[in-house]
Amino acid sequence: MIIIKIGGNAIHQLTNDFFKQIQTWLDQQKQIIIVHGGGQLITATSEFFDLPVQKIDGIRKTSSAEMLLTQGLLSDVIQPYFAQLFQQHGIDCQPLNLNGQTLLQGQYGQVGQVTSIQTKLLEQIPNDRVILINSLAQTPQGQLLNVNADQAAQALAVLTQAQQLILLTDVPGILVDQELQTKLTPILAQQFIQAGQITGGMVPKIKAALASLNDGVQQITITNQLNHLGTTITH
Ligand SMILES: Nc1ncnc2c1ncn2[C@@H]1O[C@H](COP(=O)(O)OP(=O)(O)O)[C@@H](O)[C@H]1O
Ligand SMILES: CC(=O)N[C@@H](CCC(=O)OP(=O)(O)O)C(=O)O
Repeated sequence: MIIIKIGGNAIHQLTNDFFKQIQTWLDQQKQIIIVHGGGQLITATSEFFDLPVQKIDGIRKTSSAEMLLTQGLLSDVIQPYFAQLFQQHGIDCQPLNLNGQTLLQGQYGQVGQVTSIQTKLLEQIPNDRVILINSLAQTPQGQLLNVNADQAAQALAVLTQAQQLILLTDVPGILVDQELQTKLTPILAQQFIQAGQITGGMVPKIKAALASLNDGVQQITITNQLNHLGTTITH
Protein backbone atom coordinates (compact mmCIF):
# COMPACT_ATOMS: atom_id res chain seq x y z
CA MET A 1 0.00 0.00 0.00
CA ILE A 2 1.30 3.43 -0.99
CA ILE A 3 -0.36 6.63 0.21
CA ILE A 4 0.38 9.71 -1.89
CA LYS A 5 -0.77 13.08 -0.67
CA ILE A 6 -0.97 15.73 -3.36
CA GLY A 7 -1.09 19.29 -2.12
CA GLY A 8 -3.19 21.96 -3.76
CA ASN A 9 -0.02 23.62 -5.02
CA ALA A 10 1.26 20.44 -6.65
CA ILE A 11 -1.82 19.96 -8.86
CA HIS A 12 -0.26 22.16 -11.54
CA GLN A 13 2.97 20.18 -11.50
CA LEU A 14 1.86 16.63 -12.28
CA THR A 15 4.08 15.47 -15.13
CA ASN A 16 3.84 12.49 -17.50
CA ASP A 17 6.49 10.85 -15.29
CA PHE A 18 4.07 11.04 -12.36
CA PHE A 19 1.40 9.09 -14.24
CA LYS A 20 3.99 6.62 -15.62
CA GLN A 21 5.20 5.88 -12.09
CA ILE A 22 1.63 5.34 -10.88
CA GLN A 23 1.04 2.90 -13.76
CA THR A 24 4.28 1.05 -12.94
CA TRP A 25 3.20 0.63 -9.32
CA LEU A 26 -0.26 -0.56 -10.37
CA ASP A 27 1.39 -3.10 -12.70
CA GLN A 28 3.38 -4.30 -9.67
CA GLN A 29 0.06 -4.89 -7.82
CA LYS A 30 0.65 -2.04 -5.37
CA GLN A 31 -2.46 -0.55 -3.89
CA ILE A 32 -2.39 3.22 -4.25
CA ILE A 33 -4.52 5.73 -2.39
CA ILE A 34 -4.18 9.37 -3.33
CA VAL A 35 -5.26 11.99 -0.82
CA HIS A 36 -5.58 15.40 -2.38
CA GLY A 37 -5.75 18.82 -0.80
CA GLY A 38 -6.73 22.10 -2.37
CA GLY A 39 -5.82 24.70 0.22
CA GLN A 40 -4.74 27.26 -2.36
CA LEU A 41 -8.12 27.22 -4.13
CA ILE A 42 -10.01 27.27 -0.81
CA THR A 43 -8.05 30.38 0.20
CA ALA A 44 -8.56 32.10 -3.17
CA THR A 45 -12.29 31.37 -3.13
CA SER A 46 -12.66 32.53 0.48
CA GLU A 47 -10.97 35.79 -0.45
CA PHE A 48 -13.29 36.15 -3.44
CA PHE A 49 -16.27 35.94 -1.05
CA ASP A 50 -14.59 38.27 1.48
CA LEU A 51 -14.41 35.50 4.08
CA PRO A 52 -11.58 35.86 6.59
CA VAL A 53 -8.70 33.45 5.96
CA GLN A 54 -6.93 32.41 9.11
CA LYS A 55 -4.44 29.59 9.47
CA ILE A 56 -2.74 28.51 12.67
CA ASP A 57 0.47 26.56 11.98
CA GLY A 58 -0.87 25.79 8.51
CA ILE A 59 -4.26 24.54 9.78
CA ARG A 60 -7.31 26.52 8.61
CA LYS A 61 -9.70 27.97 11.15
CA THR A 62 -12.88 26.93 9.38
CA SER A 63 -16.17 28.82 9.79
CA SER A 64 -19.43 27.21 8.67
CA ALA A 65 -19.41 29.34 5.49
CA GLU A 66 -15.87 28.20 4.72
CA MET A 67 -16.82 24.59 5.43
CA LEU A 68 -19.44 24.90 2.70
CA LEU A 69 -16.84 26.21 0.24
CA THR A 70 -14.27 23.63 1.32
CA GLN A 71 -16.67 20.74 0.81
CA GLY A 72 -17.78 21.99 -2.60
CA LEU A 73 -14.26 22.71 -3.83
CA LEU A 74 -12.65 19.50 -2.57
CA SER A 75 -15.44 17.09 -3.52
CA ASP A 76 -17.13 18.70 -6.53
CA VAL A 77 -14.35 20.66 -8.23
CA ILE A 78 -10.87 19.38 -7.40
CA GLN A 79 -11.66 15.67 -7.11
CA PRO A 80 -13.50 15.41 -10.47
CA TYR A 81 -10.68 17.42 -12.04
CA PHE A 82 -8.09 14.95 -10.69
CA ALA A 83 -10.20 11.99 -11.76
CA GLN A 84 -10.31 13.20 -15.36
CA LEU A 85 -6.52 13.81 -15.34
CA PHE A 86 -6.05 10.14 -14.44
CA GLN A 87 -8.53 9.04 -17.11
CA GLN A 88 -6.69 11.16 -19.70
CA HIS A 89 -3.49 9.28 -18.83
CA GLY A 90 -5.22 5.92 -19.19
CA ILE A 91 -5.27 5.12 -15.47
CA ASP A 92 -8.42 3.70 -13.88
CA CYS A 93 -9.28 5.76 -10.90
CA GLN A 94 -12.06 5.58 -8.31
CA PRO A 95 -13.02 8.93 -6.77
CA LEU A 96 -14.55 8.16 -3.37
CA ASN A 97 -16.00 11.49 -2.26
CA LEU A 98 -19.21 11.14 -4.23
CA ASN A 99 -22.63 12.16 -2.85
CA GLY A 100 -21.16 13.49 0.38
CA GLN A 101 -19.44 10.14 1.06
CA THR A 102 -16.11 10.09 2.94
CA LEU A 103 -13.70 7.23 3.52
CA LEU A 104 -12.37 9.00 6.59
CA GLN A 105 -14.28 9.07 9.83
CA GLY A 106 -13.41 11.50 12.55
CA GLN A 107 -14.23 13.64 15.48
CA TYR A 108 -13.94 17.27 16.30
CA GLY A 109 -10.86 18.43 18.11
CA GLN A 110 -9.63 21.91 17.40
CA VAL A 111 -10.20 20.97 13.78
CA GLY A 112 -11.39 17.62 12.50
CA GLN A 113 -9.23 14.63 13.29
CA VAL A 114 -9.32 11.24 11.63
CA THR A 115 -10.07 8.35 13.97
CA SER A 116 -10.99 5.49 11.64
CA ILE A 117 -11.72 4.57 8.02
CA GLN A 118 -14.62 2.79 6.37
CA THR A 119 -12.65 -0.31 5.38
CA LYS A 120 -15.72 -1.81 3.68
CA LEU A 121 -15.57 0.98 1.10
CA LEU A 122 -11.95 0.13 0.27
CA GLU A 123 -12.63 -3.59 -0.02
CA GLN A 124 -15.17 -2.98 -2.78
CA ILE A 125 -12.66 -1.35 -5.12
CA PRO A 126 -10.77 -3.46 -7.68
CA ASN A 127 -6.97 -3.59 -7.15
CA ASP A 128 -6.12 -2.17 -10.56
CA ARG A 129 -7.61 1.21 -9.70
CA VAL A 130 -6.08 4.20 -8.02
CA ILE A 131 -8.29 5.31 -5.16
CA LEU A 132 -8.79 9.05 -4.96
CA ILE A 133 -10.00 10.78 -1.82
CA ASN A 134 -9.90 14.23 -0.32
CA SER A 135 -9.20 15.09 3.29
CA LEU A 136 -12.80 15.57 4.46
CA ALA A 137 -13.96 13.28 7.27
CA GLN A 138 -17.35 12.63 8.82
CA THR A 139 -18.46 12.20 12.42
CA PRO A 140 -20.69 9.24 13.32
CA GLN A 141 -23.55 11.79 13.26
CA GLY A 142 -22.73 12.66 9.63
CA GLN A 143 -21.18 16.06 10.25
CA LEU A 144 -18.45 16.90 7.74
CA LEU A 145 -15.05 17.87 9.12
CA ASN A 146 -12.30 19.86 7.44
CA VAL A 147 -9.07 17.94 8.04
CA ASN A 148 -5.69 19.16 6.87
CA ALA A 149 -4.71 16.89 3.96
CA ASP A 150 -1.25 16.07 5.37
CA GLN A 151 -2.86 14.91 8.61
CA ALA A 152 -5.50 12.95 6.68
CA ALA A 153 -2.78 11.17 4.65
CA GLN A 154 -0.83 10.42 7.83
CA ALA A 155 -3.88 8.92 9.56
CA LEU A 156 -4.69 6.88 6.48
CA ALA A 157 -1.11 5.59 6.17
CA VAL A 158 -1.14 4.48 9.81
CA LEU A 159 -4.66 3.00 9.75
CA THR A 160 -3.98 1.01 6.56
CA GLN A 161 -0.45 0.06 7.74
CA ALA A 162 0.92 1.45 4.48
CA GLN A 163 4.57 0.83 3.65
CA GLN A 164 5.09 4.17 2.08
CA LEU A 165 3.81 7.73 2.54
CA ILE A 166 4.72 10.30 -0.09
CA LEU A 167 3.89 13.95 0.56
CA LEU A 168 3.97 15.51 -2.89
CA THR A 169 4.26 19.27 -2.86
CA ASP A 170 5.60 22.20 -4.88
CA VAL A 171 9.16 22.14 -3.48
CA PRO A 172 11.80 19.38 -3.92
CA GLY A 173 11.83 18.68 -0.17
CA ILE A 174 12.87 20.45 3.01
CA LEU A 175 15.10 23.36 2.18
CA VAL A 176 17.30 25.02 4.77
CA ASP A 177 19.33 27.99 3.56
CA GLN A 178 18.16 26.91 0.08
CA GLU A 179 19.84 23.53 0.46
CA LEU A 180 17.83 20.32 0.12
CA GLN A 181 17.91 18.19 3.28
CA THR A 182 17.92 14.62 1.95
CA LYS A 183 17.39 13.21 5.47
CA LEU A 184 15.47 14.74 8.33
CA THR A 185 15.45 13.28 11.83
CA PRO A 186 12.83 14.22 14.48
CA ILE A 187 15.45 16.19 16.43
CA LEU A 188 16.58 18.20 13.40
CA ALA A 189 12.94 18.83 12.41
CA GLN A 190 12.18 20.32 15.85
CA GLN A 191 15.28 22.50 15.65
CA PHE A 192 14.39 23.81 12.19
CA ILE A 193 10.80 24.57 13.22
CA GLN A 194 11.92 26.37 16.39
CA ALA A 195 14.51 28.37 14.44
CA GLY A 196 11.83 29.46 11.93
CA GLN A 197 13.56 27.61 9.07
CA ILE A 198 10.50 25.44 8.47
CA THR A 199 7.30 27.48 8.39
CA GLY A 200 3.70 27.72 7.11
CA GLY A 201 2.22 24.74 5.30
CA MET A 202 5.47 22.80 5.76
CA VAL A 203 4.86 22.58 9.51
CA PRO A 204 1.78 20.27 9.38
CA LYS A 205 3.60 18.26 6.71
CA ILE A 206 6.58 17.67 9.02
CA LYS A 207 4.32 16.91 11.97
CA ALA A 208 2.38 14.40 9.85
CA ALA A 209 5.64 12.81 8.69
CA LEU A 210 6.98 12.53 12.25
CA ALA A 211 3.74 11.03 13.55
CA SER A 212 3.79 8.47 10.71
CA LEU A 213 7.39 7.57 11.56
CA ASN A 214 6.41 7.07 15.20
CA ASP A 215 3.53 4.84 14.17
CA GLY A 216 5.63 2.52 12.02
CA VAL A 217 5.28 3.76 8.42
CA GLN A 218 8.54 2.55 6.86
CA GLN A 219 9.25 5.03 4.11
CA ILE A 220 8.20 8.67 4.37
CA THR A 221 9.26 11.26 1.84
CA ILE A 222 8.51 14.88 1.02
CA THR A 223 9.18 15.65 -2.64
CA ASN A 224 7.84 17.30 -5.78
CA GLN A 225 8.37 14.28 -8.04
CA LEU A 226 7.56 10.62 -7.47
CA ASN A 227 10.88 9.50 -8.93
CA HIS A 228 12.94 11.89 -6.79
CA LEU A 229 13.39 10.97 -3.14
CA GLY A 230 13.46 14.58 -1.92
CA THR A 231 13.59 14.54 1.88
CA THR A 232 13.31 11.21 3.70
CA ILE A 233 12.02 11.42 7.27
CA THR A 234 13.93 8.91 9.36
CA HIS A 235 15.30 8.28 12.87
N1 LIG B 1 12.05 24.74 5.08
C1 LIG B 1 11.17 24.69 4.08
N2 LIG B 1 11.45 23.96 2.98
C2 LIG B 1 10.60 23.91 1.94
N3 LIG B 1 9.41 24.56 1.90
C3 LIG B 1 9.07 25.30 2.98
C4 LIG B 1 9.93 25.40 4.12
N4 LIG B 1 9.33 26.19 5.04
C5 LIG B 1 8.17 26.59 4.50
N5 LIG B 1 7.99 26.07 3.26
C6 LIG B 1 6.83 26.33 2.42
O1 LIG B 1 5.95 25.24 2.47
C7 LIG B 1 5.29 25.17 1.20
C8 LIG B 1 4.61 23.81 1.05
O2 LIG B 1 3.49 23.77 1.91
P1 LIG B 1 2.03 24.07 1.33
O3 LIG B 1 2.03 25.37 0.60
O4 LIG B 1 1.04 23.90 2.42
O5 LIG B 1 1.94 22.94 0.23
P2 LIG B 1 0.85 21.83 -0.09
O6 LIG B 1 -0.29 22.56 -0.75
O7 LIG B 1 1.60 20.93 -1.01
O8 LIG B 1 0.46 21.15 1.20
C9 LIG B 1 6.39 25.48 0.22
O9 LIG B 1 5.91 25.95 -1.02
C10 LIG B 1 7.19 26.57 0.95
O10 LIG B 1 6.72 27.84 0.60
C1 LIG C 1 -8.13 22.07 8.40
C2 LIG C 1 -7.38 22.39 7.15
O1 LIG C 1 -6.39 23.11 7.19
N1 LIG C 1 -7.84 21.85 6.00
C3 LIG C 1 -7.24 22.10 4.72
C4 LIG C 1 -7.73 21.02 3.74
C5 LIG C 1 -7.09 21.11 2.38
C6 LIG C 1 -5.57 20.98 2.42
O2 LIG C 1 -4.95 20.57 3.40
O3 LIG C 1 -4.97 21.32 1.24
P1 LIG C 1 -3.41 21.45 0.95
O4 LIG C 1 -2.82 20.11 1.12
O5 LIG C 1 -3.36 21.92 -0.45
O6 LIG C 1 -2.81 22.44 1.91
C7 LIG C 1 -7.66 23.50 4.20
O7 LIG C 1 -8.76 23.95 4.49
O8 LIG C 1 -6.83 24.10 3.50
